[in-house]
Amino acid sequence: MPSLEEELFPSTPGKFKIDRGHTMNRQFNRCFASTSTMFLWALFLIALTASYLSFQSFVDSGSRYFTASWGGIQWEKQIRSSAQIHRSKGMSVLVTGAAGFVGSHVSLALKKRGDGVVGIDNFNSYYDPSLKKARKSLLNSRGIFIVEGDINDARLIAKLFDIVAFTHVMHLAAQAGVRYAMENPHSYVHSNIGGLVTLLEACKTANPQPAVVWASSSSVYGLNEKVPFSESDRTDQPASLYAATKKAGEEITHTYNHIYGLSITGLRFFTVYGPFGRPDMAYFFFTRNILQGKPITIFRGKNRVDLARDFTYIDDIVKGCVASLDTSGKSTGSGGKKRGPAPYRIFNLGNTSPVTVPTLVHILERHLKVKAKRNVVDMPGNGDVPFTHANISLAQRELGYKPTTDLETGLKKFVKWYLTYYGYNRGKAVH
Ligand SMILES: O=C(O)[C@H]1O[C@H](OP(=O)(O)OP(=O)(O)OC[C@H]2O[C@@H](n3ccc(=O)[nH]c3=O)[C@H](O)[C@@H]2O)[C@H](O)[C@@H](O)[C@H]1O
Repeated sequence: MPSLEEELFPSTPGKFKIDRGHTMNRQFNRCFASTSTMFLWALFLIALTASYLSFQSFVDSGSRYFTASWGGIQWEKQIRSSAQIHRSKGMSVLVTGAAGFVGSHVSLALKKRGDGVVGIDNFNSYYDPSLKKARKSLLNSRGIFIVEGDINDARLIAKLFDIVAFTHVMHLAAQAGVRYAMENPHSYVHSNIGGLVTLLEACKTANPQPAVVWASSSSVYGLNEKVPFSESDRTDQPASLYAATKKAGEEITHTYNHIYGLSITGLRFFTVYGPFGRPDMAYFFFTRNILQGKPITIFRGKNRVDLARDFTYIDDIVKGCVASLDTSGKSTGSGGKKRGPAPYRIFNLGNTSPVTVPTLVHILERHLKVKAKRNVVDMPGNGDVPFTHANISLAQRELGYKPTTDLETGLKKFVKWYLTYYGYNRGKAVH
């Protein structure tokens, strides 16, 4: 006689024998048995799924709780205090990339005039993070708190908007550098496209929506030959992936303006330089190499023509950024829906007087009082463009933008900062 277990779970369906004398009864019993089996199985599966899901959410929240570098009462308190406005009609600004070159300078300028500033930066190692930490210390000393986190972290950005009703976002976090895009293309897509969209999603959902001012780039003019570059010129022939992601950013921000009513201002920066600058830029590592007696490589264009840039001093850029925030106008959406048209603007922020790279080197030699060891080579096909030159009349008219620092003066200030910051020891900068 088969056991109950064997009845309910026959090892092989074909082994199930039919007792003809009790067919009806057996059929009823089998039917009842198989229904209860299915019921028990269903219950078991539901319980299993439920416990799996709750375990997953525990792991999720638990891992965030145990590993996240953000959160907590103290953390929120620091953010609120940093966002406090200390002037009438002031603004509260979320500055992304606040430990970066432009981000740190803009944060300091806003705080100085009494605006509330909260920074966010992921302190990545694209260049020496100790310089970013030094900028952070400087900002901290002026009462600016920098959240350590990534703009791709949607939960973190949403949390920041929960804590503070930011009136403006100054979006300066990006993967910068024209030539590095050939080495690490995905980092550009990650920060300049993925990060931008995550940030805009948070801005569109926030209530009230902030106005957004963000850093585009002169590189969007790509291979254009018509000079000076005007905002209405074509921008569909980028020479680098960096330029392509900045151009994509201009299109992406346009859609958020169009669909959700976000006020958007894109700023095309032209080769920004100055104290606390980026060590990956030519003027910065030329300085280091000249001081250390190492050779510098100077690229030269087609037909031995010198390359030229519309080098723009940081203080002028800061004025342009602040004026953009002041004139941004309001976003019109609420509850994630557009309620009316909102401003969409793009401005060149340049110096409007290009200087060749060999002239840049001459100026550095004079300020450093050291002769450079030059190595002149043809410009490699790595994303560079031969020249940049900004037409700034639109920014002049709309923002009152008027650059006042020429390259000679600006580099003098940079060199002074460099020698103070890194030190100078028998011709060698100390790092
Ligand atoms: O306006 C921008 O939107 C961009 O500006 C900046 O790019 P660029 O104008 O290319 O500055 P940078 O690298 O300092 O090269 C300067 C000059 O030195 C030449 N150069 C460079 C390296 C070298 O070894 N030799 C050399 O001659 C080089 O050929 C060039 O002619 C930012 O980095 C970028 O993030 C973006 O913001």
